[in-house]
Amino acid sequence: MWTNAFTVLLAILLVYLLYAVFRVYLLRRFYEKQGIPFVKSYAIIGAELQVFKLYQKNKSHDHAYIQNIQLPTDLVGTIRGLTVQLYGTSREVSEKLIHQTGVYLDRDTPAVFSFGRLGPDAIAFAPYSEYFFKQRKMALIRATGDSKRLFHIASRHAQDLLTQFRVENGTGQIIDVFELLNHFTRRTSGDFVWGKNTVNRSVEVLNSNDKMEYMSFMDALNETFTELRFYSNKLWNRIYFPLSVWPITREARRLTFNTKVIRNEIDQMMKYPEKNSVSEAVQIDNAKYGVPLNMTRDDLITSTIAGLDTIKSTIMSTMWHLLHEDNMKWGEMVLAEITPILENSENANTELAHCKVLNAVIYEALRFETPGSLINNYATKDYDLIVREKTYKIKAGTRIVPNIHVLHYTEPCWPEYNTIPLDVFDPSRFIGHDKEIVGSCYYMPFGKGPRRCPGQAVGMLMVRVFVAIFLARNFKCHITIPQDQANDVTYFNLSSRATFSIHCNTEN
Ligand code: HEM
Repeated sequence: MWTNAFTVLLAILLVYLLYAVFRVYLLRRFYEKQGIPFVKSYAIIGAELQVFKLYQKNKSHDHAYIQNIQLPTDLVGTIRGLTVQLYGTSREVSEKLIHQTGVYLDRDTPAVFSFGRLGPDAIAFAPYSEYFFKQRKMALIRATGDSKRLFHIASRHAQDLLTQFRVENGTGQIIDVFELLNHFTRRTSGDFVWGKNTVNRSVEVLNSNDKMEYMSFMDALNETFTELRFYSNKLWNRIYFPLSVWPITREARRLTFNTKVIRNEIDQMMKYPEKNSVSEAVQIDNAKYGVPLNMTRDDLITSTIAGLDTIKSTIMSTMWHLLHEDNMKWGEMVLAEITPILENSENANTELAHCKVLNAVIYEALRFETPGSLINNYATKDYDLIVREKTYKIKAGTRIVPNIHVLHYTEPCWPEYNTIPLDVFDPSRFIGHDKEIVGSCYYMPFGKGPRRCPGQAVGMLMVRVFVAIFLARNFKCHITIPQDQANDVTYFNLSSRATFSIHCNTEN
């Protein structure tokens, strides 16, 4: 009897799969007939084999749409899981998609099966018009708006760590940048969101050998966050997203256990918020609007983790370029700009924000190697996407998003005054044009429109503080990459495992 039931179940599953594949095929034909090219993708596995190879080279999946398509084009299609995803690859489409967010488009992201498991009720996954979305987003922006407090926290941790790691001209010390930045981002985000006691908090979680181990709370949170992201990026989990949640591997079960431990710990931390912390401010604000506690908790978890790997990756790519011998002049210009501010300014937080060269270098690093292509939206209804004279008929359920990486690298997306090739790292393209470029829809490392990143100011300030303090103490240093890491895999983004070492000078 069981064999019969199993056969029937298998047959139903097979019919469903065939139906889903056929539906995706029809949808793909529908878009191809409208002149939208598709990257090489197969039934069920889509373009994931190609993406998998990119990950192994430390490149993000967006590279697939730069290498294999004759740009410029408005949209490029691919199959993702059992759905079609269209990437906006022209400036005009990007502008339209941003303006249509909340009207015809809304958030739908596979990240709920990944790091989203740490905070599934966070605004990052909530629909635009529901679940107090606007109030909660404003609450987050207000609560993280104290740049003076953030400056003091970030500069205290940067100074302490750089002293502890002996980062100083003359020490000859060799520093693992990864380790240094893990400490910096974890301490600063933990202290900023939850208060200074977080640094001493620990939890008992399963380590990679499946043994219970006490770890600092921020280490456990960051490691679980990163492991959830990498686990969901495995080939089979990218093909069918919910698979990452199924307890079918030892790794999946371990991650589920650790996720529970961390969420329980955060429930405790919320009961006694530290004075002036982001956690205290968000809890007070959200309570006024009647936001349920589970949503507030998940917004706070998201705000803590959102400032870890993104900021680490931004600092790594900024330093990688800034300390490169070809870019010496930029390092010297930044040093000249920041030294008087760090030496005697009362308002270093706001003055650093106005450093033209420092900003240009960070913006260019964010353009050159944007940490993540995190925008994930889908069409909530059938609608006509009109671009110039052309009308694209978009079907409800299609994932449709601007492709940040393509926009950052494609000349026709940029205004004519930008004559510097986009495959070259050159911060001067931002000098005198920073407001215009940063406000545009062809440059968006933090996204744009109603779903834009609420942590942009926090992220930029943490990067500025670390880079400025590092340079001021240790300008005469050079970097090397590990022997087994070839130059063509040295990219720094959220899916990369690339790293480098910093060698302090032996002489003052
Ligand atoms: C260098 C650092 C950072 C980068 C590059 C970055 C980038 C991004 C990007 C690209 C998005 C998607 C935007 C879109 O869909 O249009 C996003 C969303 C988000 N970010 Fe950030 N982020 C950074 C730091 C932070 C920090 C420090 C916080 C918290 C304080 C934060 C909180 C969020 C939240 C809550 C969302 C979801 C917004 C929504 O769904 O409406 N981010 N971020």
